[in-house]
Amino acid sequence: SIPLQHGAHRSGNRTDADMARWRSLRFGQFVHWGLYAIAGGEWNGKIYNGAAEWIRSWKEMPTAVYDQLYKQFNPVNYHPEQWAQQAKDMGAGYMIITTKHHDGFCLWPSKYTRYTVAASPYKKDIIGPMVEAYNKKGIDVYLYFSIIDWNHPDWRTSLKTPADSAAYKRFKVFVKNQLTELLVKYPTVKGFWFDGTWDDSWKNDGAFSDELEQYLQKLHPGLIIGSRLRADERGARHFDSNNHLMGDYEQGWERKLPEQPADVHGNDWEGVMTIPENQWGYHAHWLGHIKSSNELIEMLVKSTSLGGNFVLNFGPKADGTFRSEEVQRMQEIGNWMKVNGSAVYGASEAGLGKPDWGYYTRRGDSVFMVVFNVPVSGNLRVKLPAKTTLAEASASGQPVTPELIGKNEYFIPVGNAPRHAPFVILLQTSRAA
Ligand SMILES: C[C@@H]1N[C@@H](C#Cc2ccccc2)[C@H](O)[C@@H]1O
Repeated sequence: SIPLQHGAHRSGNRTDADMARWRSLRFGQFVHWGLYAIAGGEWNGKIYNGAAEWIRSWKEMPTAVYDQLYKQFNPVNYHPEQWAQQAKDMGAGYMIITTKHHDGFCLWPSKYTRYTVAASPYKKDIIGPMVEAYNKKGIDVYLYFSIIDWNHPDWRTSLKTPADSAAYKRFKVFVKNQLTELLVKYPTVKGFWFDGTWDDSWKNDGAFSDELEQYLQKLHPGLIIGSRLRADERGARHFDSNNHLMGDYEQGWERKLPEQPADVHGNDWEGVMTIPENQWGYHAHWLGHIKSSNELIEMLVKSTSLGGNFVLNFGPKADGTFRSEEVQRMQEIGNWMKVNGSAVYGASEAGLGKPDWGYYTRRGDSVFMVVFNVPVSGNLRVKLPAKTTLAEASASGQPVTPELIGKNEYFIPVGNAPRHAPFVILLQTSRAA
């Protein structure tokens, strides 16, 4: 293997209580909110076809115009306790909020830049009340932080001259100061969700990203940071040059999910997902496919069945309210989770393969069959490992009678289970010593 100073410092998953809690929560809410919500994916009567939070990079919208939007930021309908309640009702165990996206606008009154909510008509801190409201509902908060900062004069995509290097050196101090400020101001947060770390300027300084991660962990023991923050000293990201995962979980699953256990190599991982094809911030015109609640529930269950977390994104409007499609999905998913959440919370892969009727998840000796595709036979085929016996089966608390069709192989009748929504059958198993 290649000798590395700034590669992975741990092999295998974290085994501490903070990481065990993160793993048990399984389902998170992502919120992308910022000045881009004012533009809402359009400007000057034209619709931006890219992701709404990237509209500043759209050639049709002058950056000078975008950079004045902060003078309109005044979310009069922002009620964090309502945000937290609807997230609780959806069944989210944690939330990730954009403290600063690529445009550099800070939703907290940072003392290291003037480009913050303090300079907007709203004036007040957005992040503090949000952390408090979500924590009060028992929801953990993680802070999204973009290393890319289009507003900061010392940000560089790449370092071409000594002046670039001097500027970027100042920028890295600024980044460390802001991250320290966030941990000091909001000490109950559980971790950072870093983004915007793909540029050469960052990628070519693996030592800094390694030292920064260790500094943050020391400042806030137990902090959870995904694989997107760091590069090793050869510029490798997520996995170091010896293919070992850096950070506390694999954070590369953005708008895509693994298909099989081999895709995640036994590592903790998290998938983040948008309801439309590719919109994180608020866009007035959702084009393309908009995922239904059943599609999103299947992604959540698929993630649990592959031992990972699933985080669903929402993009509030400039005034602080959520669009109806998003409210509808929070309610529909929440209704399903209230009945079936036990197959997700604290559950993980079952090691029983991928059945054609849906997904297995497992928590201890409880095996959950989450059914999305009822076979025309009306029987769900289940094959248990040699040393596992099936004690009983139930659906919504009602006993179900399995039919033994072979060695450790059963047909589970679906009976009059609903056909319009996914449902869960619980198998209580016992494993011979
Ligand atoms: C979590 C998501 N990461 C950000 C991105 C991106 C991106 C940038 C370039 C090419 C492909 C994807 C999105 O703006 C959103 O914050």
